[in-house]
Amino acid sequence: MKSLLYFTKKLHAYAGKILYINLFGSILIGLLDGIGILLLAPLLSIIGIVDIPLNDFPGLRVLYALQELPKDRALLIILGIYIIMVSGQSFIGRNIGLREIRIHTGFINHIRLEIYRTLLQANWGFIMKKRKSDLINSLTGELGRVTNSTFVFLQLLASIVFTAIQIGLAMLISFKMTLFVLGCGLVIALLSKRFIRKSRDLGTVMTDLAQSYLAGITDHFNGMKDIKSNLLESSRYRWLVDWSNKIAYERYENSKVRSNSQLSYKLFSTLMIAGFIYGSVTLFQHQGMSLLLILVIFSRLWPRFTGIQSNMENIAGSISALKALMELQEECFKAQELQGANGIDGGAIMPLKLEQNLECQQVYFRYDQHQPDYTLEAVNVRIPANSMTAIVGQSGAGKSTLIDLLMGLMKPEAGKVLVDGKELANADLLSLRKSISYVPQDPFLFHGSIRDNLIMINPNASEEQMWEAMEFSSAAEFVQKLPRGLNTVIGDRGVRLSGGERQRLVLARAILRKPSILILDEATSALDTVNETKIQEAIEKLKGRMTVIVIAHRLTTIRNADQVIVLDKGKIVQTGQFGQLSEDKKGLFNTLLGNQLQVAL
Ligand SMILES: Nc1ncnc2c1ncn2[C@@H]1O[C@H](COP(=O)(O)OP(=O)(O)OP(=O)(O)O)[C@@H](O)[C@H]1O
Repeated sequence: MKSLLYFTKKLHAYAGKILYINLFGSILIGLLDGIGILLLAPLLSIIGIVDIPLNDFPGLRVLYALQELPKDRALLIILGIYIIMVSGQSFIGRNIGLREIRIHTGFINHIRLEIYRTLLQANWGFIMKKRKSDLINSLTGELGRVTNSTFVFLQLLASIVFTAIQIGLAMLISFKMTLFVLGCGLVIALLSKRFIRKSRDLGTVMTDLAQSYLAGITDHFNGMKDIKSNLLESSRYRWLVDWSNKIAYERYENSKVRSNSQLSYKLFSTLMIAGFIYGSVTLFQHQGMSLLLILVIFSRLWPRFTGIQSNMENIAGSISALKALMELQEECFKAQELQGANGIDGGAIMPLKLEQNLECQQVYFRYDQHQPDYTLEAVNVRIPANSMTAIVGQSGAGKSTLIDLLMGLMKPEAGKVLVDGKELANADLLSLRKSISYVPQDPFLFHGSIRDNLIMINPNASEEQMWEAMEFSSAAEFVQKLPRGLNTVIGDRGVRLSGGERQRLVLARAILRKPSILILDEATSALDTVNETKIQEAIEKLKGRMTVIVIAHRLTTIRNADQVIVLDKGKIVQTGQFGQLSEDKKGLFNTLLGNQLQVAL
């Protein structure tokens, strides 16, 4: 319920008074519909189906005058009112419908953008812990369920109001009989509570199934090559068969709950009517008139009760989605990198200029604070501005983690990260990142042209600057050979390019930003020696103009670094120049270098 109110408040904030105009319109339709019940009585009398003594019904005395008029005139008046009522109802209904679609689509977009924005503003530590496919599921399937059920909730409220109006009008016809129908409705509503519970449980299973589908199918497409080359197709296929069976079962169960609920309403109403007719004829010798009235009231009110029940089941089935999305949003808010910041406009942020050095002082970090071991322990690093620093160490030593801390993507558990002697504050995070160009191990390219991929980092870059950046990263030659040059569309994640070509393009993109800090995390690992040497030489030329931090496994590529930092199991074990470290026979660097040279021979 809390989650439902949470999104209803959002809808209220988004749509404002239009929402109430629509609600009022729905209630008006209900009112017009209710008047139809009242008009039935004189109509039936005039047509001569049954003679209703309207004078006997206190609420209907207003209509008595109609019965007194000549038949054809009364008929004309009633039919005239009927035409006005039905066309008014249809006109209002049409406007409400159209407005509702506009509010609905706008509200989906509003929530989608809000969640996406808060996700974009959330810190890296939070995003890293989330399963990617769960986030995709939240922004696709769950979002639809949430906005839908918020509207169903509003419909439910309108339904309740207009059922109340109809009950009031029905009471004008017959208080006792309306009370009887109401009592029956209450009994069946109590008996049907279990259907609502079941719908809620099934909704939770549906959320789990939707998440597992998206997770499995994402894994499948990410690992397509592994699947094909290792002949894993049958295991993946079995997974999908298994999932399909589960979803088919759950969908069937869901429909079963809905139809069982509708069936019980129908059966109950049939029994009730039969019982009532039997009772009134045999026990109370009631008039045909009473029977007719109960049928009229019943035929109007009962569908409202079943509608309310169906709305409640619908909402119950979406509770899991509502809860999941609300929690995601709340978590995102808590994990906001810059508390209270609304904007995501990177353009307005001024890059920070590193003048002296980037430092870590006694930094401790671990991904899981329940684990005893630290990923980084007592780390002290000083990276002088406009120099080249290489970070080396065995796989899992903590090199990428150290880079993440230096970029302010994650915060140390203890110790400090300093920029030019000043502790990195939240307010400076985005300025620091605006001054950095980072090339990760697995570079990312969007589906689009090469030009699109380059220009996204610097929308003002000229064609000449783009070619210059590509010359720098040895990408110009292969891009020139492509049939459409800069306009060549590269596939999803750039898969139509080789790993090395992708790395060269991402490097060109990084340079195009003209960063003051360039961070390369194994950025040339997929390159052949010729291209790697070319890039290495180009990077070395950046010394003095830019702060360069390089993570490298191939140690020969960092021969000319100003300083080399050696990490081992999260600790810094050596720092110095390449030559100096390689001569320290007992040091880890010498061992690593020795191992690589042995492999090369
Ligand atoms: N998101 C994460 N959650 C939990 N543990 C992590 C996470 N990322 C890395 N680790 C762990 O932290 C340690 C350091 O990882 P890191 O990626 O920093 O090492 P690395 O030296 O860059 O390794 P490589 O050279 O293989 O890229 C590893 O033991 C790794 O398993």
